[in-house]
Formats: sequence, C-alpha cells, structure tokens
Amino acid sequence: MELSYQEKLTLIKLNEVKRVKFDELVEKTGLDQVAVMRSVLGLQSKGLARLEERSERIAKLTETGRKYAEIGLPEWRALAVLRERGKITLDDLRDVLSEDELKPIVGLLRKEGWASVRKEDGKLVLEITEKGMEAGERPIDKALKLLAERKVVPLGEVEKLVPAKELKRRKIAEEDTATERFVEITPEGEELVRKGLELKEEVSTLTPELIKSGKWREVEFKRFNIQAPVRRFYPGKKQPYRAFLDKLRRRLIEMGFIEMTVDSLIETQFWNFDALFQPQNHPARDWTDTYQLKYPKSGHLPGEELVERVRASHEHGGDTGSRGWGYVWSPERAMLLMPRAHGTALSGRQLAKGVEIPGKYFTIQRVFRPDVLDRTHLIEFNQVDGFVVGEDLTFKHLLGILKRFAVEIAGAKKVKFLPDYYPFTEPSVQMSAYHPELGWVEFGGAGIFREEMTKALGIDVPVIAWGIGIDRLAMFKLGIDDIRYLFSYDLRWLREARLVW
Ligand SMILES: N[C@@H](Cc1ccccc1)C(=O)O
Repeated sequence: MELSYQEKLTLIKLNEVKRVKFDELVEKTGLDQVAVMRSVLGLQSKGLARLEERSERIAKLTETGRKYAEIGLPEWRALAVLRERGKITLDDLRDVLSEDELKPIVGLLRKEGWASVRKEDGKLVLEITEKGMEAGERPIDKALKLLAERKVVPLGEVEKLVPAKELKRRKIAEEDTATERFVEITPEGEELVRKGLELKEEVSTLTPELIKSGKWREVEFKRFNIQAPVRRFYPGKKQPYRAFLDKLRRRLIEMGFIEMTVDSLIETQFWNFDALFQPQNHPARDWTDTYQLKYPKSGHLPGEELVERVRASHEHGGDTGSRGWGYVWSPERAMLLMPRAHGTALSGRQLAKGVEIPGKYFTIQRVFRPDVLDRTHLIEFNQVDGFVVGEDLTFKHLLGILKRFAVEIAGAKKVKFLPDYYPFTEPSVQMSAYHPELGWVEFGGAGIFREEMTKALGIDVPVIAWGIGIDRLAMFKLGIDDIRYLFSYDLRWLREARLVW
C-alpha cells in the first residue's frame, strides 16, 4: 500500500492514542490542519483510519464573561470594598461597579449571605457579615475560570459546577452546538504500523543541494495526485463582455478592416442624421428615437463645401438625378448636439474624410437610444458599424459578409434577412439570428448607401454598409439570455462566464 510521508506520520501518531480529537492529532503530528485532514481522508479511503464527526452541546464564554474573568465578578469587586471598610452605602460601590452591575448587587450579596442590608437616613447601607469575611471560591467562580481558560467547554462539564441557565442569566456563557471531529485507527491500520512503516523524509522539490550532496538517494519524493479535486481559483481577468469586444476588434483588423475611432460620445445631428441623407423635420428622422443634449445645445458644422453639398442633396438631390426631399434645409438644426444614436455616424465621417478604394472600415461604438429596458433592450448599447467600398460591390456581397459575421462572430446557427427601410440605404435589409432561448433576435440593419448620401460626401462608387447590435450577438456567444447581464456585477457570472475565442 502506497502511503505518503504525511499519511505514515499521521498513522503512527494515531496508533499511539488509537482514538483522538482531530485537533489533538494535528498537534501531535506537527503538520498543519489541511495536511492532517488530507492524510486522514487518505487513510480513511484505504481503510486504515476512520474520521467521525460528533456534535455536542457546549458552553461558550461571552464578552461579559471575558470581562468578569479579567476584573472579577461584580459581587467580588463589591466584597473587596466591603472587606476594606466594613460598612458602606450603595453609592460607595459606584467606583467599582458599572450602572448595570449596581442594580442587582444588593440581591446578590444578600443571597450569598456576604452582607446585611438596612436603611439608614433613607440610604441603603451594606455591612459585611462573618460569611463575607470568609468567603472563598464558589462553584460559579470555578466555572468562570474554566470557561476563561478554554473559551468553550462541553456543557456537561460546566454543569457539574453550575447549571447552564445560571451562567446564561449572569451573561457569563451561552449554550451552543459544536462539531467535534475524532479520528480512530482501524485494526488494519494498527496491523500496518505493527509490521513497521518506514518514515523517510519526503521532499517535494529537487534542489541543487540534494543532487550535489547525493542526499536525493535517501529521501522520498512526494507523489502528487493530479486528479485530486482542488479549490476553485478565480484569477483576475477581463470582464467577459470587454474581452469579447476586444477579440472582435482583433478579428476585424485581422480580416483587413480599418478601424474608425472618435473621442466623444456626443455627435452633431449633422453627422448622426444629415450627412446620412436623413431629412430634418420629417418622419424619416424618427426611424429611431434619440436623446438630445441640453447643454451645450449646439456644436459646429464641418467645412462649408461639404455642408453645401449635403444641403443640395436634401433640398433637390444635388447632382444625383434624385429630386431630394424637397424642403429648406436648416444648418441650425444640423448643429444640434446629441449622444450618438448609431455607429453609422462614423461611417459618414469617414466617407467625407476620404477612403481607400477598395477599402473596408469598421467601428465599435457606444450608442444611446430611449427604450424600455428588458431582456433584449438597453438604452445604452454597442454597435459594430462598418462598410466596404469598391467598384463592383453588390447587395449579394453585403449579405455574404453579414452572414459571416453572425455565424463566425456570434456563433449563430441560423440567420435570416428581411426587407427593411433606412433613409440612408437602398435596398435595406434587417437581419435576425436564431437564439435557442429567445427565438429570432433582430441584431442589425444593412444596405447599400444611397447615392444622395455618398455623392454628397464625395464618394462615387458603391458602398455596402451595416450596423450590428453587438450586445445581442454577444449574448449568443456568451451563452446568456438577458442582455443586462453583459454589464452585471454578479460575481458568479463574472467569474464563470466563458471567455470566448
Ligand atoms: N444604423 C442602423 C443600421 C444600419 C447601418 C448601416 C446601414 C443600414 C443600417 C441602425 O442603427 O439600426
């Protein structure tokens, strides 16, 4: 039978006493608690020892009890004064007793017969008795001493001195239940020790000294059980959703996409709406609800030439052959500030700045829209927006890219496309992916940017574009069915959420 050094040591020590409290066994072996527990369990599984748990009623020293052990019970403190002066008033005890202790003291002293009490001039006067002069250690004093020494004492043991009720009434001790562990050697264990166990020093690390001195020949190397269950360990790690977004960013960059970034979460309506050919004061502006900034209310418009092209496009279609929206465009309205409502605002900015053709761009943006919070809606969420620009791009390319996103990035098994409307794309499409618990979940929109938009921004080739609610796709990947969990403080989730990719 293979026994570790610690198991052997534990068994030998156990054999000396046959049956012992676990804590005493720990002391005897000189090992730490965990090591002894491990050894005992090991020995038990080999039938050499038995671990037994027994609960027993105990008395436990209270905080007040601890104080009494230190400065003496109130009756002893009172008696000390009485012994010194023979006769005192109740007031004279205020120096040695607290207000709480003062009240019952007369009764206590009288019960013990340590003092006689009478009234003189309306005052209570205590006088020491013969019994008080001679008083010595009582059972309750012994019980207090015992408790002070051991803190916890089996109830039976203290009750030999004083009923537990009495100790409780005096607030010296409380009753409780304690679990005691005993370890007992089995006949098989005894037999093994009788045959002789070789107790070789056991080492867990091979050091240069061991090798040089040749001592490695004599020592026993500790065997590790690599299948033993271990305590769960939670190292610091990235918030799971953050990790997901970071990986997504890496992935897109690896696919050749160029990242578009911006410092602020605040946008002018110009970039959020106008540059994307969304008419002002028109129902189409309301394809989504948005927030507005109270202060400051307005920001700046970009260069005049660009603003003029956007105005022309809105008012009469510019040079696209379109008739535009046919209204008078207001620069003041375009200057209004708002928390960015979609990542597409960055696509507009990028197109106006100039792009590589062919080229692929993306951005991961925090965006804001009023909504009712529920399992699939947040008012503040993240979008991955992007576009591909190139001479012969078609709608089919777009659907191909989108499907790849949903399947590869989110691990969605089924994806479906439906016709939709966005003021800035034609045709427009809406995408849904199938979530095992939630059913079909809409996760974004896409389309081919309209010429009224791209031409005004200075681009002459087709641009296919999309905006994906990445939080919803993250739900698929992280295996959650409530979007609010992405930002949850729930430690269990933070610790155990799968880190994906
Ligand atoms: N911006 C749209 C998505 C979209 C992006 C690009 C083209 C078409 C649609 C939204 O927030 O839902």
